[in-house]
Amino acid sequence: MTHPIRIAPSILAANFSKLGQEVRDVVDAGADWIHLDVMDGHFVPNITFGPDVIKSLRPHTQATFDCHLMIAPADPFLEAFAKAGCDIVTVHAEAGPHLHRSLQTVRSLGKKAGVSLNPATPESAIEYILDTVDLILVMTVNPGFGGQKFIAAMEEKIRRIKAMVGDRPIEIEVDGGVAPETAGIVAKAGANVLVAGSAVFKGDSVEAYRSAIEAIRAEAEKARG
Ligand SMILES: O=C(CO)[C@@H](O)[C@H](O)COP(=O)(O)O
Ligand SMILES: [Fe+2]
Repeated sequence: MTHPIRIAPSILAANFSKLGQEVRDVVDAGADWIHLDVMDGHFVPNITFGPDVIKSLRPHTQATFDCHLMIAPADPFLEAFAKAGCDIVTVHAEAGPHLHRSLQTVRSLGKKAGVSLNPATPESAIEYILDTVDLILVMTVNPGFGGQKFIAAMEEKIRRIKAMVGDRPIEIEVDGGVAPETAGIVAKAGANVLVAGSAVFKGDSVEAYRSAIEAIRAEAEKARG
């Protein structure tokens, strides 16, 4: 199954003092989804924001809210993120022993269920949950911070996941170090959702956001052929 290329700017790299405006600007600039990085200072060595901030951003756009939970445990908080207005809730395979249950819970809340893999986690970790998942997020940096360098070995992992997914309607997302220079590599390997934080928000205007989003999309579409 072929999904469209989607560009999902991560607001981790946005100006936190005016997040609502940043969300509106990046959607005006052509963003398909808004990527929301939730970090707990425990699963990853950084702290960002929780459901209340997401709830306050929800009225600013109708764009899909793509929530990347870097928290452990995740299960006690799934309902809060669903109620805050997330459309996709992604948990890490490494965040708890009951991944299948976490994904079922997200779906039972009426949301799309995503699973994320750290760079060191093999794709075999998700072999038996493929029918319970709507999105696979392949981390192409170690989670916790924006602005890191794309890990080249992840290209092969994306390719293997694409093959594993087969005909299932699962979207494959990549996150970390995505820029025009790496967009073609990940799209050719099989990813269709490209998260980009610093590559988009390094600009200082809607026009700068737009040209970054367009450059990433163009490289991804060109590589797909
Ligand atoms: O989940 C994460 C980091 O843990 C990401 O979503 C980053 O926010 C991506 O930032 P860039 O690498 O694009 O700057
Ligand atoms: Fe992320």
